[in-house]
Amino acid sequence: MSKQNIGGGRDRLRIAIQKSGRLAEPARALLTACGLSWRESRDRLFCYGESLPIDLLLVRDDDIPGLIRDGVCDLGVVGRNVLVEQDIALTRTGAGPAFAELRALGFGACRLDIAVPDTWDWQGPPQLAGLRIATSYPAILQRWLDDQGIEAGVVELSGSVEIAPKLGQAEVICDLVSSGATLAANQLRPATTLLQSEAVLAGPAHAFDDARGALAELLLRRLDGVLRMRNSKLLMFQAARDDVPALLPLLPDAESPTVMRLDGDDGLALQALCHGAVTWQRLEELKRAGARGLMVVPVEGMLA
Ligand SMILES: Nc1ncnc2c1ncn2[C@@H]1O[C@H](COP(=O)(O)OP(=O)(O)OP(=O)(O)O)[C@@H](O)[C@H]1O
Ligand SMILES: O=P(O)(O)OC[C@H]1O[C@H](OP(=O)(O)OP(=O)(O)O)[C@H](O)[C@@H]1O
Ligand SMILES: [Mg+2]
Repeated sequence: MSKQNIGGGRDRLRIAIQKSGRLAEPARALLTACGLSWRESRDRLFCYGESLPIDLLLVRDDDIPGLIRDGVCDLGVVGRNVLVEQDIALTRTGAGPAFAELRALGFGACRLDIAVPDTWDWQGPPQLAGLRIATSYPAILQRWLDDQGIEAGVVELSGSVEIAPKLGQAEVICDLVSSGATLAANQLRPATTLLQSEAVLAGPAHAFDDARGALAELLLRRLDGVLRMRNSKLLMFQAARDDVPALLPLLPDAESPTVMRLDGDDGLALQALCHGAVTWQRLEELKRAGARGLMVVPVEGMLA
């Protein structure tokens, strides 16, 4: 695909996302939350940016790092597992870094684990010496084995890795794990983690030197705002004046709370934007410390 035949010149930004699969919908929803919209039909592979000159290319996730490296796309939403795998493989060929993780996006969380038969007594990585390990991530696995100083066989499979021990292709596996249900269904259990993964925004290793630079910066600023808001909650409650010194240390992740005097009452009303998890346990601690009428409110937007 030539750089020119889709989307025109380099004053438009082009983002690759998964066409279908786990990351497709959340990636599109995140970019929509950043104010992007497209003229599109779902089955097409290219969506023309309408609200901003930022276009979408819908592709297989494995192709995204290569599209960025070749300059066909400027940015991409892809699992860290795919990005790191291709980065290691490329670096091995002697090429410099071709792409970079610009932001972690908070969805598509999974881990790349070594898993062993559930009857095994796992005693640590040295136990893998001389065994065969089936995986779709040979570069990450080999790097980890080298770091550990372990010599083991790497059997590369493109999918259904969990079945490899049953088929006699390998003794253990190295694959993505989320709930662990697939491992359990195949009488395997997680032994050790090689990589914690989630969807990331990938971009080139070097900054853009044309109009795309300003567009990428604008998008990253909006993205940071959306990601920050997604984890934020407005916490509102009332308390007696004397209880406030004990309550404030329970809000370490809050931006300086607003404290208001209640009309005709000696009490105070407090509101705090919290950037950490507002759990039941936390609410109960606040209540014990004197908070009344606790209310947790989702935040839809904020302009500092
Ligand atoms: N069980 C899981 N739970 C959460 N995230 C996962 C899980 N499995 C994979 N992922 C993440 O989602 C990404 C995409 O997974 P998916 O199964 O849709 O990929 P795929 O089958 O390779 O798709 P494509 O057709 O685009 O090649 C993975 O690279 C990984 O980052
Ligand atoms: O720990 P779990 O929650 O069971 O998830 C792990 C499974 O999910 C992924 O496969 P997926 O379901 O995407 O199928 P695929 O391998 O055919 O892509 C991954 O390759 C594991 O097999
Ligand atoms: Mg794929």
